[in-house]
Order: sequence, then structure tokens, then C-alpha cells
Amino acid sequence: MNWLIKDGSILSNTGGLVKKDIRIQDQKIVEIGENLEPVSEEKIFQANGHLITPGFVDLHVHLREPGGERKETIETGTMAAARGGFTTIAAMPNTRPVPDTVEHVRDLQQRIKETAHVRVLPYASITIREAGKELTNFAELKQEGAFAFTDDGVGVQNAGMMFEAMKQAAAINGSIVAHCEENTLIYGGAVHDGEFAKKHNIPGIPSICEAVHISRDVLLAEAAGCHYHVCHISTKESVRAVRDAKKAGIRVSAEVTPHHLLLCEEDIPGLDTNFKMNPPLRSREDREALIEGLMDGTIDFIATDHAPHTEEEKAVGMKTAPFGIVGLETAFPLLYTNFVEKGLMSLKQLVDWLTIHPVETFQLPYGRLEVGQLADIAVINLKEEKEIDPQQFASKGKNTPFKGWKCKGWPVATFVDGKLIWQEGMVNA
Ligand SMILES: NC(=O)N[C@@H](CC(=O)O)C(=O)O
Ligand SMILES: [Zn+2]
Ligand SMILES: [Zn+2]
Repeated sequence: MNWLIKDGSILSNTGGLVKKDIRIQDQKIVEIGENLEPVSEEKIFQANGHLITPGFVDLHVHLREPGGERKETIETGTMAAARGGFTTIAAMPNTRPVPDTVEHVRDLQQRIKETAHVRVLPYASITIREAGKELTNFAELKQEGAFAFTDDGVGVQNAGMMFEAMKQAAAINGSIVAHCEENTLIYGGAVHDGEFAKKHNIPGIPSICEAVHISRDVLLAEAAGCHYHVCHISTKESVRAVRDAKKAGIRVSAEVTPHHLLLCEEDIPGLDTNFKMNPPLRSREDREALIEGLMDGTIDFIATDHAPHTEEEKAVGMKTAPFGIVGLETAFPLLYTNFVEKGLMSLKQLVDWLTIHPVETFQLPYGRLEVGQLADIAVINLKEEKEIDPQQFASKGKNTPFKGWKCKGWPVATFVDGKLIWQEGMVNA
């Protein structure tokens, strides 16, 4: 079906909002203008002045399928994405099995084809079973559609292994995406090694646990000549390491999550496992350094690290509950309300960190609201305020620390490839 989106507000190049209509034909945006008239066989979508942005791109999502379907499936996770305004997401490989062979990636692609509501780019792992012992075959996996390579969930412990991985990535113009965590510096920690850990007598993960891997890896990436990307950056030392590496001309990029931008250890209300994630919420200064790093371009974009777990899994106490919180359905409203509305960043900056910055970092053909581009579009109501209610999530995961937060900026409709795949109030497609 072809669509004419009427009366949308789109961001101009200078960041102002302008009233426009958008014509979609055969999956693409074919016209953006004023007072466009419908042509035959075109359906009108009345945007009522709502914000129209390119569909958001989240390059760090755990869909859990195959193997973790009690936490999430490709179907539920991609509906959560659609409801959050995300039209392209990259699926992390800490599943069972791990996408570490051509057969496993092929099976994953088939599941995506059959059940995904939004575009899903599958990661393949760096090492077999993410066990850190034996590299996967990047060229073969890329051929099968692997988007990039990561062992997210665990750090690659061995420097020689990481160097070989980076050389293999360089040879196929691929990217290494790194969960940076040095196992000998975790100390069984469940939260950041700081005030909260001390007060509650819970083992802490020190900041150096992350930064030593980043410092090691930027040197390896320089020597190997590959693109190296840092997942969920969380400390001031890490920001400094990425900043210095960029200054030195090394091809490094980094992402930060909404929760690390919005919360620090002081905000953890008590022994609530919805505040337990990896990396942990760090100190107030760390959080400030992350915001500064995003503002000055050291950190390239925002990714949610959507990590659903069941309520039973989370209900076993701070020390033993699994790490991770959901993020797809709350990312934009949270960031819009707490940063844009408060004047700490512009709407254009926020949208760019969720669209053009991730796609440029990984040279992807999405994330642009322009004639000729794929019609991946989010329609967002910037005015109505609603409270975050996990029971309303499409995601199976209800594990959010933001329950009860009042936000504006809720997506109301999402188009992928020119198709309306979700609209507020619509029964799930
Ligand atoms: N971030 C998390 O706390 N958890 C992630 C793993 C990861 O992203 O490292 C998960 O898979 O649950
Ligand atoms: Zn991780
Ligand atoms: Zn992750």
C-alpha cells in the first residue's frame, strides 16, 4: 500500500520543526513537501502535527531467541522496538545456540524473516559459543548476513585472540563490537564499586574493569586496522580512553545507554534488581562524563542494551539476579523528557544520536528521512504525558528501573519499509 502522511512536523537541517507531508511509494519516500494531494490508491495517514522522524536505529538489543524465549522472542522484541519508534535493531548473539556458524546464522535469519516486525540485523559472535577460545569464520558469517562481530555478554579476555579477531575483521572490512570487561577485575561484583556497594555490603565492579579492555583494544585496533566499537560505555576513564584514541586517529566508536545517561548509583533506591545491569550504574561523575562525551562527539550514539529477563529470574536478590534491563519502549520518551525538554540537548541532537550517528558509524543505508530513502518512519506525540507502566510493554521483559516515571515523547505509529506496522490503539499486527 502507498501512503500519504499528512501534517507531520519534521526537523529541518537547522533543527527547527517544519510542517510537511510525506509521500511513500513502493517502500520508499518519494516526495516531501507542503500540501501534497493524494493520488489514486494512496491511503492518508493523518499525523496531526506530530513529530515525524526517521525510524530509530538501535544497534544493541537482546532478542533472546533462540534459546531464551521465556525472556523475549523475535516477535515480542521487535514489537517492543516498533512501539519505541525503532525500525532497525541489531540482535546480540548471546543466545542458545550462539550465531557462530553459517547454519546458526541462517536459522536466525529464517526466524527473523518469519516473525520480526522491524528490520533486524543479526550479530555473529567473535568466538565459538562466545567462549573466547576459538574464532568464528567472519568472511563466511558476513556472507550469510552477519552485521558485525561481538561476544556481548562477556569480554574477550585474551589479547592475542582479540588481535586475531581484529585482523580478520579488517580483512573483510568488518567491525568488532566489544563488551569490555576484564574478568580478573570483576571480583564477583553485582553493582559499581562505590558508595552503594559499600553501604549495602555488596561486591562491586571497579571502573578499571571496563577501561583496561578499551585501552588494550584501541591499541590492537590501530595495529590491526579495523573499526572497533565499544558497547555500553559507562565510566569516565573509558570516555577518556576513547577520546584519546580518537585524537590519535584510531578508528574507534562508542555507544552509551539511556540508563547510564539518566541514572547513577545514587539513584538506586535499595536492593531492587531492576537497577542491576552490566555495566552497572556508576558514580555521579561518571554519568556527567558520559553526557560530556556524548556532547563532544567522543561517544557516537545511543543504544538501549534492551536486556529482558523474567520476573522470577530477577526476584532472587541483588547478588545473584541476572544483569540487564529493558529499554526499547522507554528510550525516546525518557531522553526527550529529561534532556530535550529540560534544554540540556536539542531535539535534533537526540534524534541524530538515534538515527544518523549509528548508521554512519556502521555505514548502513537506513535512518534518513529523505526522498529516495526507505520509508522507515516514527510518528511521535511530543505533547501528551504518560507514566511508564511495564505492564503495558509489548516486551516480555518488565524489568525497568523507570516504572512510574512521567514522560512525553511517546511514539504513536511506526512505518517500516513503507508499511504501517504499528499504531497506538491498534491490535498487534
Ligand atoms: N547488559 C546486561 O546487563 N545484560 C546483557 C548482557 C550485556 O549486554 O552485556 C544480557 O544479555 O542480559
Ligand atoms: Zn554487554
Ligand atoms: Zn548487551
